[in-house]
Amino acid sequence: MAALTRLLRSAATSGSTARISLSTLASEPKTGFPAGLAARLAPAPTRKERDERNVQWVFLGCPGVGKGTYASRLSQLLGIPHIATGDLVREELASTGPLSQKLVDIVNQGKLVSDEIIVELLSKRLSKGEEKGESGFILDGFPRTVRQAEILEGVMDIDLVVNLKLRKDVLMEKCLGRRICSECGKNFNLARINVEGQNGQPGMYMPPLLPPSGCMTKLITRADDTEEVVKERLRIYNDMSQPVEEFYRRQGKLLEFDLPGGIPESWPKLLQVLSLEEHDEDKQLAAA
Ligand SMILES: Nc1ncnc2c1ncn2[C@@H]1O[C@H](COP(=O)(O)OP(=O)(O)O)[C@@H](O)[C@H]1O
Repeated sequence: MAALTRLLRSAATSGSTARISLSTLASEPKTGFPAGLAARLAPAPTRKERDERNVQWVFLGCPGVGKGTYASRLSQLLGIPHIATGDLVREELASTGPLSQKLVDIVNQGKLVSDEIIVELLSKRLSKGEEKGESGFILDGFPRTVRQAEILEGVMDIDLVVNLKLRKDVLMEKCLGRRICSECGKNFNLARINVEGQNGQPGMYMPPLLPPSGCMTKLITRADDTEEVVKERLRIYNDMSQPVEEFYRRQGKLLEFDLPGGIPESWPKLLQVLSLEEHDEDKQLAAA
């Protein structure tokens, strides 16, 4: 088992919040050295170590805000993996393993999966990536509790946390408009948001993100995208995940980004605040 996996798991069960870098993990002795102790002894990554690897970013935001859309576009642009814990949970649900039975009710009621289970799924995904030589990541949907943020802090250095924000009155519509192509797995959104400006408040227009004709007849809706479940997910976000914003705000890592509209309006502005430039070939890739 990869060193990183062991450390994440041991942190999840022991609550260790020590800091360790990926490069230190790679050189960690493989035997006879308790993982928790290794984490406590490891020095924080140096500036040089950080400069030598790809970015390690986190995307936060309410259900329906568009974390997946923007995280996925950025991951293509930067050539780093986009790791969404919601996708890992759905993969597990689609399997016939014993965990799938345990997860189905939790997810379909809009509740959070336990920190231990989610850390286990993330650890497995990260160690697969490590084996393939992946470097850097954009995490989407993790951490969602302060405990998860502390566990992550103990094993990895997060450079930047992007907090995507969208006016509350459109989040529900965005969630209810979500569709997935059952064949290619791509995400779309049928909602057309058109809020008129009122009392000095600007209006907002977000065009739908329509599928190509080949996907149109294969669209499915996530079982947890019903009005009742979305309400519960928004409530849980406020209770459990909003404190994570404060956790990173205190560290000076939080970048607040208010989405001004749909993708055509928001994407260039997001790139601008991240000081990123999009080349023509990346534009074509992101538009595909
Ligand atoms: N970090 C996490 N901690 C606990 N549960 C999670 C986490 N990430 C995903 N889940 C589970 O997977 C479900 C779907 O996650 P996701 O696709 O990220 O949803 P959303 O659209 O609400 O952001 C969540 O409602 C939750 O049950």
